[in-house]
Amino acid sequence: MNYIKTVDAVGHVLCHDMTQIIVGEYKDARFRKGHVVREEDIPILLSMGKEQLYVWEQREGMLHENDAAVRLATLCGEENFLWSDVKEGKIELRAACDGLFLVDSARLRAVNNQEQLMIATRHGNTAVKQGDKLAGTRIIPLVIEETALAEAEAMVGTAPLLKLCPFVRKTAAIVTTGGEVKSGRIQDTFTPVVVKKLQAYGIAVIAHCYSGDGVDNVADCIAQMRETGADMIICTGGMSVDPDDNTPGGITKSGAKVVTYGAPVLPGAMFCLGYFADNTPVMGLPGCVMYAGATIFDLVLPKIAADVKIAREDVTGLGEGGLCLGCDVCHYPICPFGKATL
Ligand SMILES: Nc1nc2c(c(=O)[nH]1)N[C@H]1C(S)=C(S)[C@@H](COP(=O)(O)OP(=O)(O)OC[C@H]3O[C@@H](n4cnc5c(N)ncnc54)[C@H](O)[C@@H]3O)O[C@H]1N2
Ligand code: MOO
Repeated sequence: MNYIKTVDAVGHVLCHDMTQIIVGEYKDARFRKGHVVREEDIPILLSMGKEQLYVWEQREGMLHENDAAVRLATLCGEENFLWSDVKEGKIELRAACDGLFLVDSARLRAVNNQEQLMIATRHGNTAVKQGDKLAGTRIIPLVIEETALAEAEAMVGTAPLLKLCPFVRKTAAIVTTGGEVKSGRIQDTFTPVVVKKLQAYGIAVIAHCYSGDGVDNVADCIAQMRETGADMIICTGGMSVDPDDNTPGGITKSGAKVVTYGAPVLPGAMFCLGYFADNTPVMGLPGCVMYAGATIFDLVLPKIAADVKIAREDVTGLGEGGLCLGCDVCHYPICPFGKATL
């Protein structure tokens, strides 16, 4: 920090806010910390009684906070993000479309482990709407060695730290299992719940069948639903331990490669997920999805809709935070449920 004559300050960076008070007219910071002094500012600063100023020395190899913020935002990414203007050394990123927000947690940690700079984001693996705030970034001092940014850039490489994948899977077919539902002895109250959850992602149900019980019946119905060309297949019920719970067997028999049967999530422990060779996902939803507020289905659906393939580790990593606290009023997704840091 240097203490220099105001008349020599053009091009230097102010170290603190400069408050101007004109009684009855004006009281605010006339110049903010970080402002780069311009020729036309000099008479104003002098009129405020500032004949000398504390400024950062502008040296070769140093970056102003506004320039550094642009470099950090570039590390976050540009595609599908809206950048704010740089304001007081900060840039905010918002969603340019609805989609699944993804964070490369390991590389974000590595960047934030560098001193004097930061990038903060909302949780990754979450569904966001166009215009939602996603990330903010700034450096800690007013100016920073350019080499610190260069190091962060080298660490990140060419792939951005953040991604926003639009929802592209838009149609679904439902297989409702259970002889009692097929016969009409029990009214189907599961399908309306699933339809509503799908609607939130712009997914339309284009076909629906009642399989009854039995592995072969479930597998046949899945095959029939495959022929509709639906972007995903969803089976409901028949996921637990009763002898007539045949949905996981039906999914396997239908030719899908099963990623998992079982998930460390409550509600939703009996969830099943598989993919066909053409990457069409097929899910088995346990009974809890019909009556619980938020379940495993809410955690996986954004990824399914965005066509981001789910691996077994993605599911097994959900254990920490995978316990719904069952609040009197459900505030999901504004709650810790499913906020694993993978
Ligand atoms: N002994 C055990 N019982 C249960 C276990 C367990 O591990 N051991 N797991 C529990 C958990 S966790 C869940 S979740 C449910 C899983 O249920 P299922 O997916 O197997 O559901 P079903 O047995 O097919 O049905 C349960 C209940 O819901 C009715 N049902 C099913 N589909 C519909 C529908 N489309 N519309 C209306 N009602 C429906 C069905 O008739 C049954 O009454 O299992 C726990 N039990
Ligand atoms: O464990 Mo079940 O699949 O939650 O309610």
